[in-house]
Amino acid sequence: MAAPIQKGSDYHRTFETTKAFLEEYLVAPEGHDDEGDFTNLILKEFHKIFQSGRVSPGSRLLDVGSGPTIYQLMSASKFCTEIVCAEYTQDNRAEIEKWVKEDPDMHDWTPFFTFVADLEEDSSSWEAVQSRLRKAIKEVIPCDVTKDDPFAPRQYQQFDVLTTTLCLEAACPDRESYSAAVRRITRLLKPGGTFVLAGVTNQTFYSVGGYEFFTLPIDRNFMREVFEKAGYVDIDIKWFPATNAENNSVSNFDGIVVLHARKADTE
Ligand SMILES: C[S@@+](CC[C@H](N)C(=O)[O-])C[C@H]1O[C@@H](n2cnc3c(N)ncnc32)[C@H](O)[C@@H]1O
Repeated sequence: MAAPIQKGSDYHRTFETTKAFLEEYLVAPEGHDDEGDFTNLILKEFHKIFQSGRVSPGSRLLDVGSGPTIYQLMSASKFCTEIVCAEYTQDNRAEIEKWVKEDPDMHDWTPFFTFVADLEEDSSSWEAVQSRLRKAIKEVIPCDVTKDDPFAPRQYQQFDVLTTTLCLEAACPDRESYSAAVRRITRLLKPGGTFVLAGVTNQTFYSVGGYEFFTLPIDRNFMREVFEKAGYVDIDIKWFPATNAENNSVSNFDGIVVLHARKADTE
């Protein structure tokens, strides 16, 4: 019998999926063969967003639902010199910590750093991008976006930038919970601060290490409504149709969304 679909606290139990996630999806910027263009597309869009001048040098950034990954922070680290990674599972947090400490068992992100350094024509080398990110990550902390205070017991001053990639639709069981999660994490963003998100649309599952994980199917219209209600302005949503949907056996998104928005100046 197939394993039941994994959701909620199952993320804590499926220990072996941390490594499997990295090995199946994050060996190279192209991502999993089945998914077509994926991580490379997010890297390019995040590069454009951070190069656009909307984030000032020396900014503080909170990444929500980091997983075991750091690709989503590579372009940001050019401007954000203080980064906090917040993640639900201990195994995923340990994976980021291993990378920060240069543990011999860490994941190899070299192809991603090379990709981002090539996008940044002014960067001296991929090693320079790597060392600036390593220096910028100050903390890796637990979080649960379904809780009223997702980062308790930690308290922070509001951040200049919030990022989140492929987390909210995986973490939230329904649309109300998704909206509430956006409102909750928005409390940690300064008025005028920038929210940057990558997500998938109309996905119901993705598989890792032989397990299928739940995903809340959402679309661009719903996301715009959620961000408007949470007090954002200048909401920019780009949608890219899936490039290999008919051959994809590991997930079933119909497109990728990259969103950025500004929190209104008055709360
Ligand atoms: C598909 S992974 C995305 C990881 C990473 N951000 C990326 O871009 O590859 C979904 C992540 O959401 C996290 N997650 C699941 N439930 C959560 C919750 N209640 N609060 C915060 N994060 C959660 C999982 O632990 C996992 O790291």
